[in-house]
Formats: sequence, structure tokens, C-alpha cells
Amino acid sequence: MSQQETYAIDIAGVQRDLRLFEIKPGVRIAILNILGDTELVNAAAKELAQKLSTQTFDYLVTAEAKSIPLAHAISAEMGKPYIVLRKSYKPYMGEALQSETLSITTGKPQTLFLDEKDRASIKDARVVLVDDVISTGSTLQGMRLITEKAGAEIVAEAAILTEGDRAQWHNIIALGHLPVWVDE
Ligand SMILES: O=P(O)(O)OC[C@H]1O[C@H](OP(=O)(O)OP(=O)(O)O)[C@H](O)[C@@H]1O
Ligand SMILES: Nc1ncnc2[nH]cnc12
Repeated sequence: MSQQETYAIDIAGVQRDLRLFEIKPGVRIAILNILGDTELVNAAAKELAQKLSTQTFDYLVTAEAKSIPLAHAISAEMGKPYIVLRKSYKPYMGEALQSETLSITTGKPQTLFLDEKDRASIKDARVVLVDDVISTGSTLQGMRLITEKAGAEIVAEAAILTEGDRAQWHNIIALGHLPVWVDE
């Protein structure tokens, strides 16, 4: 196993040393946590907004939690509203739609909920799905299922970084890619 503890990356002109973390025995990923990192969020949002500028859409859609500031910043750049799929249900969400995910970082199922008011907003709308990192794609798949169930059309999918199997993610609008380190 490599002794490397961090992974250096340039994201939209911002340098960061991402901490390597063993998510399961023999498998390590470089953790990107954009919460609180205003410089990185704003730089990434600006570049992603530029890449999305050719798309005609009504809403950005993201999943709680770490990618919320990214969706907010892209929304501010592009003047388009955003919707957050929540990971716990509150009674005020009414007849919410739900779908199950299993992200690489969490290792156990999580449920995404689309509030009934947001569900009404995206019916027949054109949406762009946004995530901070797309790794196994489980969160992305959950977002796809729930937005399609709500009657939205997905016109693009964007992330700051993709991760792992690069070939899977050639249709994703992204600013870079992260390896996954697997012990021999
Ligand atoms: O492609 P996947 O394997 O699904 O992984 C990607 C997801 O994993 C992380 O979220 P996490 O589950 O850690 O939740 P959090 O943002 O609420 O911390 C990340 O923010 C993505 O949403
Ligand atoms: N490298 C990573 N950092 C933070 N969240 C992630 N979710 C999936 N891969 C991730």
C-alpha cells in the first residue's frame, strides 16, 4: 500500500491537498469536502456554470448534504433555482417521492426525498443534476429515478469531480477526476 497521505489536485485554479481515507479495508479515496470552502465552491461553480451555459433548463437538482453549497453557487451564477433532495423525511414534505442510494462514503443505504412542493415545481421541467463527487453513481442514479418519477426531463449531469472508473463518466460535465486506491 502506498504511504501517500494526501492527493494534490487543482480544481478550477484552486489547489487543495485532499486527505486519503480508507473507506473499506484496502480501498482508499481522496476526500473532497466542500462544506465551508467558499473559495473552492465559488471557483468550481463559476466553471461549471460556464460549461452549463449552452443548456436550456429550469432547475438545478442536488442531494443533501455536501453538494448544497455548490448548487447554491451555480444557481447564483446562472440565475436558476435549485432543489435539494433531502435525506430524512419531515411531515411538511407531504406526499414526497423517495428513492434509495448507497454512496461509496456511507456504505449503507440512504433515502432521498423530494418534497411535494418541489415535486410539483419540476413536473414537466428541464433539470440539471448536480453532485460534488460522482463515484459509484448510486447517488446520481437515485437523483435520476426520483426526478424522472416526478416528470422532469434530465438535460445534463454535472459534478466537480468524477471518481473511480473514468469510462463510466464521459457524459458527466466535470472539472476533474479522482482515482480510487485499491490494495493489491
Ligand atoms: O457516487 P456515489 O458513490 O453515490 O457517491 C457520491 C456521493 O457521496 C457523497 O455523499 P455522502 O453519501 O457522503 O453524503 P453527504 O453529502 O450527506 O455527506 C457525495 O457528496 C456524493 O453525493
Ligand atoms: N472522494 C470523495 N469525497 C467526498 N465525497 C465523496 N463521495 C464519493 N467520493 C467522494
